[in-house]
Amino acid sequence: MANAPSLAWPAPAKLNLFLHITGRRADGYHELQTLFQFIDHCDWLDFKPTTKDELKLHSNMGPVVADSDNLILKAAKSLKLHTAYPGGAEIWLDKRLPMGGGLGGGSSDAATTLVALNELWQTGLSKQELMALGLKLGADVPVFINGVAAFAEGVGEKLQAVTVPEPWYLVLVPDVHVSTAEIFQHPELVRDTPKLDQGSLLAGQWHNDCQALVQAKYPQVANALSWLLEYAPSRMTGTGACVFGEFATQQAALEALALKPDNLQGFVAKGLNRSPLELRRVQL
Ligand SMILES: C[C@](O)(CO)[C@H](O)COP(=O)(O)OP(=O)(O)OC[C@H]1O[C@@H](n2ccc(N)nc2=O)[C@H](O)[C@@H]1O
Ligand SMILES: Nc1ncnc2c1ncn2[C@@H]1O[C@H](COP(=O)(O)OP(=O)(O)OP(=O)(O)O)[C@@H](O)[C@H]1O
Repeated sequence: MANAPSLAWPAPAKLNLFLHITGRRADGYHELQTLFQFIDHCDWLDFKPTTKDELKLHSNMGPVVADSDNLILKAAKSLKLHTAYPGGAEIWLDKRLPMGGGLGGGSSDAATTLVALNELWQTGLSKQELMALGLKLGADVPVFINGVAAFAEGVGEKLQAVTVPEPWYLVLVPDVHVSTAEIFQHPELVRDTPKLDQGSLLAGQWHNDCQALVQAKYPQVANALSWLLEYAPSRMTGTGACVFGEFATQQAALEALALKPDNLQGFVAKGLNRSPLELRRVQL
């Protein structure tokens, strides 16, 4: 597919600007305090409602994810079941975000699917209802439906909108897949960071509690981060593997990108407090 978005609906990536793990619930899920911001680097989707009781996905993703596991089809199915919608949809995906990178691409695809089909099928769910449905698909789905940068608690679903600086980021994509479930199950994961109030967290030093463990397990992540730290304040997003450095200008981020070793993939993107999905809604 071409470089310019040919499809109508964006599914942006997110960064966890900080990620603190403050405890573990009885069901195994972890209590977090995290700061989500979007970037203008997106998967793109399109949807055609059909009268047939069938959901069909066309994508450039290859066979890496079976249809039965694809969060897009899971999201469409959950909306269809929840609202007893009789028809279906044909869906197109232009996958551009790296998978398993901590950028939340799968969750974002699910969120965009829920928002788009709710509009196109005219199923009339509120944003809150869509967020509750989305949470059943993944802890990161609600923030993508909400569409504004947020301080999050709980498992990532209790959101408070925030306005933070919107720098340019150089995102590096180490050549390794980090499983979120594996990192959250690891015995050496830090799980006891003290809970703090939002003001102290925003004003304090930002860090990611998963970073030390992921760096120790995956030299590719450690190497990418140590390279990036030469140019900018840098951290890991989510449970990795992607790392990001903050730059004041696009030019500075592009200059660093031009110097990166050939064996590292990377891209430059703008931090956004309103997601491209939310901006599309407002502009229409
Ligand atoms: C690491 C983050 O990306 C930070 O934004 C998210 O917390 C992960 O969100 P996600 O990928 O949507 O996660 P899910 O698909 O819900 O869960 C994947 C796996 O991660 C673990 N998990 C996830 C979120 C959380 N707060 N605690 C967990 O322990 C669970 O073992 C789960 O089986
Ligand atoms: N549409 C989809 N796009 C990407 N991954 C999907 C999709 N549907 C299902 N998946 C599965 O979800 C896994 C996680 O994908 P995703 O790209 O969201 O990872 P991530 O960026 O690490 O997310 P997070 O930060 O939420 O942990 C993939 O490895 C894949 O098996």
